[in-house]
Amino acid sequence: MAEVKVTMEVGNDGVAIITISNPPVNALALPILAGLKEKYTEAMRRDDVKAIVLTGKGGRFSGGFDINVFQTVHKTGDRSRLPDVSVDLVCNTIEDAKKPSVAAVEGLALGGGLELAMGCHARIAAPKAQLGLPELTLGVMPGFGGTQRLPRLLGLSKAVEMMLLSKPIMSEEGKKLGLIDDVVSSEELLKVARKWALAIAERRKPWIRSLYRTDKLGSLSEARDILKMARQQAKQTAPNMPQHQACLDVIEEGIIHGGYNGVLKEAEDFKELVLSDTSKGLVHVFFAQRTTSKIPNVTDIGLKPRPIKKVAVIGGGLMGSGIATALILSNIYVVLKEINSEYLLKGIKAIEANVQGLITRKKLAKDKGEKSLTMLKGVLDYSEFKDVDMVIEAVIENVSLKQTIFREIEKACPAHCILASNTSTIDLNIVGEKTSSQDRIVGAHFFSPAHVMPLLEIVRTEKTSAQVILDLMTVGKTIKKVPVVVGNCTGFAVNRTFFPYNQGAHILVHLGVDVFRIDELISNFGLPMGPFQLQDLAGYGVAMAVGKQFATAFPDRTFQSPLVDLLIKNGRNGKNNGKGYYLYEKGSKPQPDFSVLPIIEESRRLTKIMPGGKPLSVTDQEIVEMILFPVVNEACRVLDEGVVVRASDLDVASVLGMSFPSYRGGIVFWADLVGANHIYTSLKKWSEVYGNFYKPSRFLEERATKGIPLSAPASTSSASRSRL
Ligand SMILES: C[C@H](O)CC(=O)SCCNC(=O)CCNC(=O)[C@H](O)C(C)(C)COP(=O)(O)OP(=O)(O)OC[C@H]1O[C@@H](n2cnc3c(N)ncnc32)[C@H](O)[C@@H]1OP(=O)(O)O
Repeated sequence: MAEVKVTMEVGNDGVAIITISNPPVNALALPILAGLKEKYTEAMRRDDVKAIVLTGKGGRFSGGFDINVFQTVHKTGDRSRLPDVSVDLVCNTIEDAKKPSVAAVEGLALGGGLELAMGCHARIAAPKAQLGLPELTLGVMPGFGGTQRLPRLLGLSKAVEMMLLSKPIMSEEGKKLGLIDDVVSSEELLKVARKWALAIAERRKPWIRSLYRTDKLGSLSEARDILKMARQQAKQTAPNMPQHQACLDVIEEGIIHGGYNGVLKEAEDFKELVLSDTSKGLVHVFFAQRTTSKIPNVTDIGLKPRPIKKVAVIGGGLMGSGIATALILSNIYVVLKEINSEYLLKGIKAIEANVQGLITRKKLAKDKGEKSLTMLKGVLDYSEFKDVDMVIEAVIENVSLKQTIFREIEKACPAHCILASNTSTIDLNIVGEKTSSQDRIVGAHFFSPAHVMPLLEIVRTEKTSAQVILDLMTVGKTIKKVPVVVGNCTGFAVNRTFFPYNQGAHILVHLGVDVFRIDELISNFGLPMGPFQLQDLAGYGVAMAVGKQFATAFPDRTFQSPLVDLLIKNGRNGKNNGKGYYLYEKGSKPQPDFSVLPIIEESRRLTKIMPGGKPLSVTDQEIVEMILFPVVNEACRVLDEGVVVRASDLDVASVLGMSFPSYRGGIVFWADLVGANHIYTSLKKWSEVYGNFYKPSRFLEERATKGIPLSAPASTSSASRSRL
């Protein structure tokens, strides 16, 4: 294991090079921070040191404070584990030192890394180094003086934007804006930084302590206007998170009472935020997302991913065209197959529109978009399949059609070719039943729109080979998805876990609760929209088809709601025809359509589930719980059956596949914060009144009664059995 250390080398020119070494990102772990203090103290003491260059080993300056320390604080609740870096190291030891420091930045300087660099008296960077303060994405704010120094170096407006949006800039832009003093090649970086440091020591260049600058802050009233606007924006974009407003308060403190007072308030408020539930959730998701790439018996057995250069996509509909778009955007050659030239042309046009949409939204450079389209070829037969490395079938959900296709591609493709299906509901064992290539068959379940949504569920059967899983994981990462490996069951991990989400909402409506109240409460909870608006958006056909699949798979806990059928009969088709629970008009936000209420009444009359015929009287909190606790209950079954490798994979999948709020840490993490016992007792109570849909699962019952967190590994619970 590489050593975690800080080294110092003093050259004949009197410049000490202090180097941070903690691969892979030079995170500022506690020993690194102690090492920096030690080396700086030594550099100040030594007469042969005139100036200092601070840098990072291995082409990266630093990825910031060690996020593992946050996790330790979250587990122990002990904030004293957070070191005093801001005042002791950055202000007193680096910025106020009697010898100047220059940061030599390569690769990236993020969070605490950039904050150290800003404590230096100048910054020289290599081209394309990434500079940013992404702390808000971890539920905290910059805590090593960044809230004060960034506005003083860049101007308030840009600094606020970078912090609130956690948006990094490149060194070239940094130079234009004043954050970086010079951009030089990697080879020259240390040489130029040394000279710069000496020039400061000899007063040939200015000795600037950025905390004390005010020239870029503008007038107090201008600053107040910028902060006011930022506060309003943050209220809308991050309503349930405390760190945005806290960060703006701290910036304001520094503007009114001076940078040093800002630093003091920052240090205090930073520690408060570390213990917030928001930070717990976001830090959990940070690590959980990286853990998804560790699959026992796949990624730890010495296999190497095989190159996937050419992929065939079968079906140019919504999913197929989205998948093909994602592939070509990452320079993977795609053969798109359709059954006739009309459908093929439609598919190609859809891909072109996807690419154009990204260009229009400035998510993709025009030349890159145009180049990606040259990676696409449309075909009507299998002749191009002879040298493909992978096929992704994305045709309609029809078992016999899929079986035929798999039999055909088994013949048309080379023996190494991965045979993947994008099915979201059909058992993969059945899809591949008529082939003798079960080890090459795997699910590649994308979420719509596939070129935008970040999750890729990789569905393995008992026979899928480790090599195939590894290859698909690698392709997933290449096309910038987060692959989560799951087992083969109806709905896989995400749709299976969230099937009670819709069901719960429909039960509540039939118990007399208002649809729009439900939607509002769920979006206040943090999902992008409520279940009824989502149904409008996804289309009622999807709701009906998926509903049937789950009703067949889990008849004991399915509520047969007649509502969608009634809506269709009344000429409503959701967003598709502009009329659903909401009214959709071009250019305006969806508006609740109260003329839907008589249809809902009719549906209630048909089901007659209100106890005593009276509408249910419930609190807002109960509504959210009656929708989300059944989801937790299903998540428990998914964990119990070993559909996911670990609970945190389901957290990541829920965040990336269902847009469950990341600041709540994902579905299982959130459930553990709420408490398994409360969830269990609530479900039990409701199941006695409203039936089986709410009945707690065996896994939930056992964990709640024994006081074991739902996220604890399977071995913790005697009830658990693994399928994977
Ligand atoms: C007081 C201060 O203001 C507070 C802070 O500084 S908070 C930290 C602020 N910094 C950040 O948020 C940056 C977080 N890191 C990242 O965004 C990305 O890791 C990166 C852009 C630096 C590198 O990305 P990439 O090359 O894709 O590598 P990635 O897989 O993410 O990370 C590599 C490993 O480094 C770890 N790592 C990355 N940044 C880390 C950090 N700041 N602390 C601890 N570990 C870190 C990852 O967990 C991962 O570990 P693993 O291999 O065991 O899973």
